[in-house]
Amino acid sequence: MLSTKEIFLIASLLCFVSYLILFSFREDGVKGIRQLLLASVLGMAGNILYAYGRELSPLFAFEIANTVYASAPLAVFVGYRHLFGRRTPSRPLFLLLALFCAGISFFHYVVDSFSARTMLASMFQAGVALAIGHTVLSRRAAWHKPLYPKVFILSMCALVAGGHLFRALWQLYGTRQPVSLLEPSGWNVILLAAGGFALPVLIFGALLIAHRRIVLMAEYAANHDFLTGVWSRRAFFEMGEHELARAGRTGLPMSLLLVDLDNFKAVNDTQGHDRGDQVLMEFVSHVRHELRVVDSLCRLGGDEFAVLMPDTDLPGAAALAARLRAKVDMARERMAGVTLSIGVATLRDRDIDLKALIKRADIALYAAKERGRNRVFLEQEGTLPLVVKHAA
Ligand SMILES: Nc1nc2c(ncn2[C@@H]2O[C@H](COP(=O)(O)OP(=O)(O)OP(=O)(O)O)[C@@H](O)[C@H]2O)c(=O)[nH]1
Repeated sequence: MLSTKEIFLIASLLCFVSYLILFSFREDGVKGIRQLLLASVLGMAGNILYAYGRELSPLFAFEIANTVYASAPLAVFVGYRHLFGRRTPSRPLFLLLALFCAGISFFHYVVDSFSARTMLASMFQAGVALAIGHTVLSRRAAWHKPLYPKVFILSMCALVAGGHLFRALWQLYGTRQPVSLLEPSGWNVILLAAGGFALPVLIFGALLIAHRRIVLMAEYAANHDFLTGVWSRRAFFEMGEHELARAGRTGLPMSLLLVDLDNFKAVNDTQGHDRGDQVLMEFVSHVRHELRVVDSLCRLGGDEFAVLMPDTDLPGAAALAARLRAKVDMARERMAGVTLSIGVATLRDRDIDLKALIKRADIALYAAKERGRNRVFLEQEGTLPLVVKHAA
């Protein structure tokens, strides 16, 4: 069997491994990583102090080792709070740590009791594990799939808390309890090993959550336009194919608007790029107000946008297009004089992919531009696109 010193060294090594893994996450923009890195360092130091503190002085062996080791799960707790978007006032945590340290000193210098110190340390660790579990549970409304990381963390919190409570009760009521931390007796070795692995396991649980956050952030970045926040070109094609398949199944109509800002380049050239950006965002806020929740506004690139409209026929799409054009036309000052040209097309039975629909909307848009801009054109089978609304 491993000696107790070896167990502390292995636990310290695991904290070092979690530090190395966390280090690669530090610049990914996930909150809580700094606190978890700190927890790994404190865990490493605490385990080494438990193993070798006695060779330095009682102060290192008891007060410093226990306080450093107790700080580690607290830092994990704060890391979890950040990961789950919760603020954590630091003062109560420092107060808690100070009380814990005072308790250890009391049961060292005033009443020298290994049992009391062990119970205090175990109760502290159990409390922090429960607090971490509570943090995760309290945010279950915002849980994203997969559920595995959350189930893993909650199970580990329950195990850690249960293990420490068992250790505290055993120390209080059991028979043949250990009389020192490094005692190589069977149960002591098992409980120390379990306790030593608890911290890295809780950090690994946080890593699962951090990893998921990074995936979600990458997905968001790929599917949204950085400037305006609307769906990206990539998302447009993905959603378009999805809606096309749905329309094929249900037989419901589906329409598309291709919207291009008129003379937008002039805004950039005369008023600067920032004003151009502002106009793009202004346009998006106008359009968003007019859309139903099932409609999707996407930025295809530059000043060209698309509106995907499920369950909408050509007249319905034309009506929305006319509303958008008129609304933006009325906000000329905020829009720096920019107006909209819009091409409208609707899905036909023979469309097997999005390309044909986009092409017809594009032809209509081109016609709107050609005929003087600030107008809406509808696709027309076999003939030129039909104008819906002329500029005033
Ligand atoms: N401010 C800003 N400008 C952009 C952005 N993306 C593309 N542009 C500019 O948008 C302009 C698009 O111009 P065009 O569509 O070619 O021309 P236009 O002036 O809108 O003319 P018409 O479309 O023919 O009415 C170009 O000058 C691009 O540099 C962006 O994110 N922000």
